[in-house]
Amino acid sequence: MTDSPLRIATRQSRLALWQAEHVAARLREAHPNVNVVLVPMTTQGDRVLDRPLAQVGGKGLFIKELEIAIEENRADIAVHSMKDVPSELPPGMSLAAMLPRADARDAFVSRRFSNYRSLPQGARVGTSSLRRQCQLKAIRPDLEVIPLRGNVDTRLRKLDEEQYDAIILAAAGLIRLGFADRITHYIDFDHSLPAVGQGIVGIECRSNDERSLRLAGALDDAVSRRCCEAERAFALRLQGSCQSPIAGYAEARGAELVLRGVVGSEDGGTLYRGTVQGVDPVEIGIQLADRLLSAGADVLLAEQRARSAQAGTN
Ligand SMILES: NCc1[nH]cc(CCC(=O)O)c1CC(=O)O
Repeated sequence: MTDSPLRIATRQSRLALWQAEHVAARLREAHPNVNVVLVPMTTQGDRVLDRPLAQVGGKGLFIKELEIAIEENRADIAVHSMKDVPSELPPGMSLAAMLPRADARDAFVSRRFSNYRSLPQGARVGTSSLRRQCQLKAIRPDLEVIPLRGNVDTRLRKLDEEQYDAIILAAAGLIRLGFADRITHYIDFDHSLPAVGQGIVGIECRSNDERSLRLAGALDDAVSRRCCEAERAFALRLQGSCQSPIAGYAEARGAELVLRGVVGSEDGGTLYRGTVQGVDPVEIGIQLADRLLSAGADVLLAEQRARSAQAGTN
């Protein structure tokens, strides 16, 4: 181990550390002679826990400080849940690898009810995701959606303290942390299409850092990457704000990808859905976005952007 260490910037939540350790283990397997170390740090997103993310500046908060650490050469690579990575990276940064996708579905977790259909009238469901809220309310407008933030353990504890009849979380996060047995029901894609990138761990580094690109690039999964590219092209084209419920999920079918997308209103009253199939990830992402935009999502998104500009966020 004569070379300098490969430093992984990571947040310190249990989920972030699991993901960073997972990447570190894969890197050590692929490159036994490289000294892989973690550089844990706290981000703005971890500090501001009392307000909905949409109000405090959006999900980019969780990764900005990791990117700065790389730019300042305090770390070489950052490990992210791709779901938390904005559709545009800062200039000079690249995605060196996307790992094989875990279960991308949303999970319904409840102590008393087997799924969202069997919840009583007016039941209280915890989620701070406008995307989950929109799709849930589209099926069950009677339900009361109550904000729920914090890391995975905190959210489960709040459910156990009876503050909610049920909560909705990403299945991938629960499974990674050993909470698969808490999942009451896996919600199918027709009823809760996941966030763009959900279930995929990605590795970011400087575009001109040949060594990190090469070392991390060994972990890249071609299918994951193509799916994530299609989903991210879709989200980028929509130019949604953090007040915008947007879902996107791609799957490989032979040489092609099938991309599904949803754009809706917070209350689930309006919902635009579509599916496109094709070979080129970026092309189908743009094609699906344009289809939904011309069906009426353009007006909806413009309203949401205006509202979020008023709230003083992006
Ligand atoms: N928003 C936080 C976050 N970022 C990634 C995951 C889950 C893991 C993944 O999707 O890869 C979660 C938790 C959740 O939404 O329940």
